[in-house]
Amino acid sequence: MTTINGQLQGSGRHIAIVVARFNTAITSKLLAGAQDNLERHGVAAEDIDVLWVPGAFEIPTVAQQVATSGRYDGIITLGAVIRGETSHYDYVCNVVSNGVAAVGRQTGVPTMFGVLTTDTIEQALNRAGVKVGNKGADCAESVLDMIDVQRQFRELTATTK
Ligand SMILES: Nc1c(NC[C@H](O)[C@H](O)[C@H](O)CO)[nH]c(=O)[nH]c1=O
Ligand SMILES: CC(=O)[C@@H](O)COP(=O)(O)O
Repeated sequence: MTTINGQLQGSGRHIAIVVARFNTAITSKLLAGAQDNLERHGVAAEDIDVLWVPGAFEIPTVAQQVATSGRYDGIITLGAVIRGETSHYDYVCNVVSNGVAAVGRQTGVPTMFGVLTTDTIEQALNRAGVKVGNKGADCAESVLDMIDVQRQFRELTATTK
């Protein structure tokens, strides 16, 4: 939550999107879906910051820095990890999924996991707006939902019993 001296600042919906460049033909579609849906839900374009990282493996590092900056109310992480010939896929997926979950749990900043983990490029494209929805757009809905839940929780816990 963006606060100064404990005071809530702005619209309370300042969002950071951390997106991987690897498989950019897919991740750029995820990004467009997330940006479009955030703006459809009233988030100002100037309140959406996009940070590009080389690959999904680097997402948790930057997401952690973003979360601890105190500048953002929510974070969306986007990537496309597509299985190759070796076990590299498994290591990348484990690091990213566990890392992104840890950021949200440890900082309390809603951090959405929008990283596709697929066996084929077709499966990834289908989840980037081609056939079975857009994971980026889905994460936009989820991060705003989580921000609302946290606001509700603060209100509930602020009142004396
Ligand atoms: N194979 C994929 C990668 N690999 C790159 C790693 O994410 C990382 O950038 C590199 O190992 C340097 O640390 N990244 C993806 O996002 N998607 C892939 O399919
Ligand atoms: C997810 C990956 O790292 C994978 O695309 C790498 O491909 P490979 O296992 O053939 O080196």
